[in-house]
Amino acid sequence: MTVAPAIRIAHASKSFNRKTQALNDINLTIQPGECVGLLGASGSGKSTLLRSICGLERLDGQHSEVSIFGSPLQSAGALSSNIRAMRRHTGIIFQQFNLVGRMNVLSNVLTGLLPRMPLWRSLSGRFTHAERLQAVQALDAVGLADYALQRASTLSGGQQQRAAVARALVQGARILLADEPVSSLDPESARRVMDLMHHLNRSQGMTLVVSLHNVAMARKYCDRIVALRGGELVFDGPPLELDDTRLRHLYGASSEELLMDPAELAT
Ligand SMILES: Nc1ncnc2c1ncn2[C@@H]1O[C@H](COP(=O)(O)OP(=O)(O)OP(=O)(O)O)[C@@H](O)[C@H]1O
Repeated sequence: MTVAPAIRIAHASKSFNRKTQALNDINLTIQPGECVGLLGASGSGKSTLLRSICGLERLDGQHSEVSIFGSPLQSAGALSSNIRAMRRHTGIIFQQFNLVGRMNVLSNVLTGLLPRMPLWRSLSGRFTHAERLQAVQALDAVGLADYALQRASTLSGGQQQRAAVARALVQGARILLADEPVSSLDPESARRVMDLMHHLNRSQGMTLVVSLHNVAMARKYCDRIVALRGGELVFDGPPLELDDTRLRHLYGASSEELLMDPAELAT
């Protein structure tokens, strides 16, 4: 029996204001359980690609398509009629603004359940005891059980990212899309967040696609690196094949941004 790819992207192009070509005919297939680092200099199209995978961005072109576990999520720029149910499969973590600061951490994590609750119950915002327990267990899994009742705005950046991972766990996501999740964190917090996502990938087979500014981080954590430049896919292969020489060849002067030490990036 053949297993459907976790993510299949065909002919993904996207332009903004008819002048910025953010993506140019990207074709990419990611199998369940892969850990993929999406690498590229600022403006290379990483966020646009991740946003297209979860249907937050509609692609251009008659032949563009994104499928999740074999079901089309968007096709020729039209989102699936089943988009709400399909979004359950993908948890997304952004660089910032992952949590509602005035709500406590537990409530933020519980919002991961909203997409699969009937509308009337999601409007009432009432959760069962079992659901609250599930959220506490997810917080425990990311090392934040003690912070459950604390306002989210009081957490550090790294803790907020880990709480966002807990929300994806509660959501039941099988794919985690992380858009530069560590670029505003100090090196130690960045390591904890990357370790956590990597652990979920290895222990639960969670498919992970993480965009990174830094090649050292991608080499350390990812089995496969997909590199973008100016909206085009310029490399797709194992980290070992993307040595510094090749990186400089691909990116020219922009390679320095990608080769920068993460400790320097965080200062
Ligand atoms: N909503 C938008 N409106 C107009 N232009 C946009 C929009 N979103 C992205 N772009 C442009 O598309 C290009 C790709 O942007 P994108 O954010 O995908 O790159 P990125 O690789 O994620 O960059 P960064 O690492 O800086 O976040 C850039 O030139 C950007 O300015």
